Amino acid sequence: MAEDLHDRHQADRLDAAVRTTGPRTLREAIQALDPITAVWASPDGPAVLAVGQAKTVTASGAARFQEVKRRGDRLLERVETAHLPERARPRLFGGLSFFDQATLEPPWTDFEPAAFVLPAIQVTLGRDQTLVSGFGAGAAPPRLDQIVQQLAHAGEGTQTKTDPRISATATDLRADRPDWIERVRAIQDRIETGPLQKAVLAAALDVALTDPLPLGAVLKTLTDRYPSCYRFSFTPPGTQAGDTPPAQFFGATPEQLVGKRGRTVETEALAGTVERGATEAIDAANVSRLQRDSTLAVEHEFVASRIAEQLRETAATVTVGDREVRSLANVHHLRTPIHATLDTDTHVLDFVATLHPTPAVGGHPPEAALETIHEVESTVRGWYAAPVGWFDANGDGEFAVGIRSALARDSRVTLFAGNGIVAGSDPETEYEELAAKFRPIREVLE
Ligand SMILES: C=C(O[C@@H]1C=C(C(=O)O)C=C[C@H]1O)C(=O)O
Repeated sequence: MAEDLHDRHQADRLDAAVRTTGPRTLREAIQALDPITAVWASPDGPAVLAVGQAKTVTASGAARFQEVKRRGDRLLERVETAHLPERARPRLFGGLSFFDQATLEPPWTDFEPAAFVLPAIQVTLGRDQTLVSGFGAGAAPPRLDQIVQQLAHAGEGTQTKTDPRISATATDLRADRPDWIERVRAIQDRIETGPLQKAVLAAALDVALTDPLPLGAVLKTLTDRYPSCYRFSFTPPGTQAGDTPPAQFFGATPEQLVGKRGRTVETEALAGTVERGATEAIDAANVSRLQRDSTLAVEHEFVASRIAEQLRETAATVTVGDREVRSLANVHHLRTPIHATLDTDTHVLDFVATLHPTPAVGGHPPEAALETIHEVESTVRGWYAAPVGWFDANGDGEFAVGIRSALARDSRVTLFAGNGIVAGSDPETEYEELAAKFRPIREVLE
């Protein structure tokens, strides 16, 4: 009965309208439109900003992927899109928790196990123009005109102003080394007795801030240093303009979970890490270790083979590319590109549900790895290492793995990082790697 009523309401149409304005940088747009509901910037691609919420879709438990797909599809069908250019089409932006859970524990209590938002205002930045789409109440002409005005004046008066510096009151931004090493050893003890072969151990750093996080400046810094990464920020559903400051899950992740457009699917295995060296010679030696080390190769192979195997279950063809080195400002990774083509249409969320968690953030075999993480790890993962991204009415979309990330709420920021542990891993080396993975976020706080 309640569901029937719900469905009937779902049949109501949602207005959509679009305006165009001049090009803006991500930082200018964030500063002009703050508070922002979500930010999504693909590697070297256009950024999209969500302002306000026309509608939200939330779900929990193991069925959250399918529930979001079903309710999200129904919602997107209600939007009048015939007159919209493709780039201005409505998308749902959001993410899901790492584990199948009914609710999330602190510090994640503001977030849902799955939450996606249809923005009231969706701003798509481009090199030549900015598209401002409005949905539901956001499609009202005065609202759209106001956003266009705000964007037109973006950057004025702030060009020469420096952003407030964020000063972390915690002086030692490093994870507890003995604690970390003990947990790595606990995983290796389990590997010795089987069936576990790899588990990803994560750690969290909790930092107090003296000023609220300036999102525009933070994402600009992450964009300058990590342009080839997905830069993102999400606020929990129900966040109202004026709530100060809204909680934010943000980061710059190098790892694509899956991208789907029409019948083409792109994904990758990204696992196996060495730090950047302080000098060119050390850096080259590190890369050479990454390419030759058999422990790192084993750790990587669990990921590549499982992703390819899972895709073969639905895709007509799966092509596994050559393994390569992916270099970032803080680390080098082993990467294997994986490409698939479909002969039937499949929703991007079906791939998200199948692939998450890959052995890059879970382990191998999956059940033993997840059980180990539950028992050995002290980190509350929430949305960390879980899918974040968007999907549209065609079931196309793009999802990344929410690593190199942090959760900001009130005047605290919790940073997350993790490493794959296998039989041959050296706990001390893994600790240094962990520190390198905290760097992208740590550096914007220092
Ligand atoms: C889990 C993280 O990174 C993952 C683990 C990696 C590894 O163990 O080498 C590499 C890339 C990511 O898939 C993280 O950065 O928090």
